[in-house]
Amino acid sequence: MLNTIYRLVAPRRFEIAFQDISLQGDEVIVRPTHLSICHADQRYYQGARPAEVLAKKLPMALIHEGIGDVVYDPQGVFKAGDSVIMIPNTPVEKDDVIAENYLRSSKFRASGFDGFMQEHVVLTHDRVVPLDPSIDKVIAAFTELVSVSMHAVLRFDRFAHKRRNIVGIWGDGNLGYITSVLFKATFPDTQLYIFGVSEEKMSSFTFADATFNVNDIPEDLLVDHAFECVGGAASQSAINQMIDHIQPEGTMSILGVSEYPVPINTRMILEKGLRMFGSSRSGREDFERTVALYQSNPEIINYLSNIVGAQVPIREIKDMNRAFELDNQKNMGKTIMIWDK
Ligand SMILES: NC(=O)C1=CN([C@@H]2O[C@H](COP(=O)(O)OP(=O)(O)OC[C@H]3O[C@@H](n4cnc5c(N)ncnc54)[C@H](OP(=O)(O)O)[C@@H]3O)[C@@H](O)[C@H]2O)C=CC1
Ligand SMILES: O=C(CO)[C@H](O)[C@H](O)COP(=O)(O)O
Ligand SMILES: [Zn+2]
Repeated sequence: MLNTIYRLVAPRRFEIAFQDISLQGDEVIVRPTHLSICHADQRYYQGARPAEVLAKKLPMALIHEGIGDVVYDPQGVFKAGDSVIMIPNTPVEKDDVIAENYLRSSKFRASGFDGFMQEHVVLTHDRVVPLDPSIDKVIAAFTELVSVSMHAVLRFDRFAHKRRNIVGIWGDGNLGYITSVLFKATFPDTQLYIFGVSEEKMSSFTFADATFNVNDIPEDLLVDHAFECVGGAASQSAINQMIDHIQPEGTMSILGVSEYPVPINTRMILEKGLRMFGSSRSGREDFERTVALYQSNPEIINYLSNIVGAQVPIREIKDMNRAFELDNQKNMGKTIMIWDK
């Protein structure tokens, strides 16, 4: 069967490629229906990564957040038409200690190989998670990002000491919002403070206990633990501010991606005895926990609906460019491509 792949070949330029898909293999064939744009996709689309990185990775199909319908499953585990979430992390080995998303041998779609901007995606069974028909597909499209927050919140629970009276989340964008929703659902008794730059964006964090503009934080305000969901050039000020406003022995969870090394106040990390840990991407267990949370706490879906941004029907390449341009101009929210390919 001939598959069509829509690859980014240079900043802002998509081109069509064809590849044969064998129907004799064991894998599930999925037709994407709803794809969601991540900051990482934008960095490739805008050419915001160093030239040597672009030269190594492109041409490549973008997008690692998405759902689709099963077209064919040779093993009969899924029926044609079943709605599924696609997992972008693709491990090639198992380890008793290191999670699948941290194994250096794992590949990640739309970073190390083709992402979901294809007519059909071929996945092994363990890279496919059933999606209950009751879940809104537009929201389900960005489950991968929700699973990243799930992963970080679970790791926080493993690493942070037991005093969790006040936790701060820096970043008032999509990742900050989703991490805040999941954190509050998991730790309802912890006071959750949001630290951001826009009063308008922070007004949507209705479930938080307080919001603060990062230019106007009371000097004596302290949190027990903190999450960084900012990334880019602003990581430096955000991480240093977290170090200033965290109690000794607190845990700092870093999620924002920065292109260049970030100078941070290591002297104070030492003096306060802080623990800092990074979280990147997610694995099957995080997807399963996320889907279970959608079922057990349906209000999560309502909260996530607040960050649904533009929904762009995609029929041809110019629609793909339009979706990425719209996403780049937006203030907040997830841009969803309704994939009609
Ligand atoms: N670890 C992982 O696996 C993942 C990491 N990421 C990364 O996380 C980062 C955030 O992603 P996302 O939420 O989608 O991006 P957004 O741009 O939506 O969010 C970042 C937010 O932080 C705000 N901000 C800027 N400066 C500060 C500051 N000093 N303190 C607090 N907030 C600030 C930004 O405001 P303004 O826009 O006005 O500057 C923006 O609202 C990115 O680097 C992304 O690549 C994303 C997905 C998964
Ligand atoms: O968005 C992410 C996960 O959802 C990660 O930030 C993304 O995978 C980083 O990839 P790259 O190294 O290609 O920027
Ligand atoms: Zn992402």
